[in-house]
Amino acid sequence: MPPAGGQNALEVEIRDKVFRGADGVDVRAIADIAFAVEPASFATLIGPSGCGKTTTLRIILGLDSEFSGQLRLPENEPRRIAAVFQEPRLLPWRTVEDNVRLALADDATDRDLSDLFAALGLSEMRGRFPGELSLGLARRAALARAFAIRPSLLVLDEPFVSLDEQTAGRLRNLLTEVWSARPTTALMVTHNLREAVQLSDKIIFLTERPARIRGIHEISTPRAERDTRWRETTLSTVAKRYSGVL
Ligand SMILES: Nc1ncnc2c1ncn2[C@@H]1O[C@H](COP(=O)(O)OP(=O)(O)OP(=O)(O)O)[C@@H](O)[C@H]1O
Repeated sequence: MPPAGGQNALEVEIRDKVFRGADGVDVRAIADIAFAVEPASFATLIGPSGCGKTTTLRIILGLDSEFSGQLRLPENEPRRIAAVFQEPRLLPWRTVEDNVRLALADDATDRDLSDLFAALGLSEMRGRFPGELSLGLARRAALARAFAIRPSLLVLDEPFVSLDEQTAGRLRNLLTEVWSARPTTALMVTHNLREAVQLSDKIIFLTERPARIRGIHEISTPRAERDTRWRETTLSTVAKRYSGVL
């Protein structure tokens, strides 16, 4: 498959995805979705529970190759794809720093990560073990591990789910800052429209399972200008157009 070129860093076309049930009952997860993400821009997939969002990410990550369609991935070589999952997935017997460094390629193991740890408020936590971290701090460590490899594609699957709203809000701000300083092509799955509106250049709305594209909303307002008033106006515009998403 050729790498994405021209205007897009990522092109996704999934024309059909069916899970074959062992009991003979098939689940059609995706009917037809196609979207593109421009280089160094942030896109969000949003849609009802069980509509096929995680399945889409797994296909992009190469964890599931049984689908009809095609992918065009960023063309940087070597291609580095970072994933942040709902669970931080840190090795409990390694320190925060070691967990992050383990993700680095062999020729980058001595990379200076001080700025990244500082940007994520983790400077004091580098020597701690995951069991000593709150869920919010563990999520920050997962973000550090993702950005440390300087990915050409960053995939995030509900990275702030099951955090209290205050912690989630702080982490969203941190992600906005860290990503803005280190822009990379990003695709995030969320159920949270506010989160999507704060972070995204493009929001891709999916239908109920089997997923189709319900609509794509582009946002051109710079993140620094997305104040509370702008956010509320945008949320109500989007919610009117895509009823049921809030
Ligand atoms: N390995 C599998 N075998 C069978 N069915 C599966 C498998 N993985 C996912 N599914 C089904 O495919 C559909 C899409 O699942 P997926 O996890 O992609 O949805 P989602 O949109 O990410 O859901 P949520 O928002 O609840 O996280 C669901 O009905 C799910 O039960």
